[in-house]
Amino acid sequence: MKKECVLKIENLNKSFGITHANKNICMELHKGEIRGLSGENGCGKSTLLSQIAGIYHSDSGTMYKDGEVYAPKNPIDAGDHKIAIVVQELGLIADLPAGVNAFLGKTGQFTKFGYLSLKKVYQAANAELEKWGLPKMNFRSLAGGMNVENRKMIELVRALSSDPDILILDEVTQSLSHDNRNIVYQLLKKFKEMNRSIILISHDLEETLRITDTISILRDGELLDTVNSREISEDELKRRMVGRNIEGDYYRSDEEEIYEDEVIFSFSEVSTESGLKDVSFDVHKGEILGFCGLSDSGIHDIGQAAYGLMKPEKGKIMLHSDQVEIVSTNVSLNHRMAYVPKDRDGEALMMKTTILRNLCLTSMEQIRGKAGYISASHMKKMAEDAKAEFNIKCTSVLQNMNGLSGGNKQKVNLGRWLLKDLQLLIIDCPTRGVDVGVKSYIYQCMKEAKKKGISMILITDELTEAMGMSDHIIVMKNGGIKKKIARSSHFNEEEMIEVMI
Ligand SMILES: Nc1ncnc2c1ncn2[C@@H]1O[C@H](COP(=O)(O)OP(=O)(O)OP(=O)(O)O)[C@@H](O)[C@H]1O
Repeated sequence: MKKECVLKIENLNKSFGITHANKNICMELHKGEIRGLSGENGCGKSTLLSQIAGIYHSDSGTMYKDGEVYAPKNPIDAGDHKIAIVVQELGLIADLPAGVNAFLGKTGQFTKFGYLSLKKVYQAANAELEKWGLPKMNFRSLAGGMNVENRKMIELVRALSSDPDILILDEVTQSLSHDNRNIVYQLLKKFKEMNRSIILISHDLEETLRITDTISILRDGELLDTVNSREISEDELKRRMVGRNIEGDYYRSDEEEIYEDEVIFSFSEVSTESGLKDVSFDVHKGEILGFCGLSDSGIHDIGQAAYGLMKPEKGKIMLHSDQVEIVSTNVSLNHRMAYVPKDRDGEALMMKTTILRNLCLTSMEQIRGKAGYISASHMKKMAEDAKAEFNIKCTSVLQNMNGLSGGNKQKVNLGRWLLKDLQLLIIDCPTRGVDVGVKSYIYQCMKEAKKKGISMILITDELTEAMGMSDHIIVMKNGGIKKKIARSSHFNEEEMIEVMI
């Protein structure tokens, strides 16, 4: 029996200047359905979800919610129609407590005589956690001081607080570690049991196939088809997304840890205020050292400390190849180290300036001419070459960063470092938000960098990525190292999860 239609979309269009992001999209979503959206970076997925959630107005076309014309004026209006979204970019106000962020636009209910009762806000936020089976969160902390994962969870609470019957998740799981991903999967199940619907985007195709009922495939702004998730293979999905076969293995095919004997970098008994406890490890020349762990394990602090963004309270961080102690980011930058943080928009990129400037920022020394002046033509050439090399989908390198799709931002974020002559690359969740084609390209770049003797610290929430690329994996728990596993001992996902938990 066909389920009742909750959302109908007819001929939706949206352009940004000369970019026709969505072309005549027609789609139906049913009650109790979990729908995935798949397609390459920049094909229009987030734009479509933003139109449904009232973030963007459509240029033309009509939407119907429960049979009535639905034209949301803004996300609050969409929430009033019981449609809520967790956006791909982080959308919290940094200087407000997490609890207030969870009810942004709806705090009137906790306000009396002009005063907002924070106590009531926190009570209501905790009630949402209870209602939806979410883990404890610190609603009193300022959102700006929270990491990407915790901020995503707060955004999820905010979406759920409007009691939606359509929940939209734009690349949420890819910001989460193993434990919180499982919580989101439980939430999807609950929604389905309640006969409510979900639309989600995830570039993890295995996950998309596993957790959705149906998948709509978009290419170049057009909706190609909607398929049953049980009736399509991962390879076929990839092929239909990109319009050609994606051949070969993503990951390394060797099964040994291969690197030189020279130790180039180390942590010796490092403890930090953020919670790292007596962490010691060595990185060898040409080694890829992976870090995995649950949300509070400290893996993301490793990257910050390694690059000099976090000063150890105790212990030493050394770049042995140059005999220097890493005491600041200046030292790491001047000694051919690079850091690609997980929080792409907040910590890495300059969103309000051009792609060109973002691409060239890490290579200013190379661009500076003999007299010390920065050559505009040299900058333009470097940016154009990088745009072509990393296949960045934009109208021009002079376009502002914030007009790029998520995956294309990540290409700029990582690509600008790959242009440089490095000795140590620290990458935190490098493939977050990138499509299958770009993922495979990033792994290829990592393999080539390894061959050149570049060492890498790979911090990741994706166990398969860590297993596919690392020589050793360090599993962390509560700020400390629990286990170090060598590639030759054959990484085993279950064993790693057991150690993490
Ligand atoms: N605010 C904006 N200004 C200008 N162009 C934009 C804007 N938002 C999106 N675009 C363009 O619209 C197109 C579709 O972008 P969208 O973010 O919807 O893609 P996507 O499929 O979600 O990609 P990704 O998987 O990388 O997140 C892209 O070419 C993008 O550059």
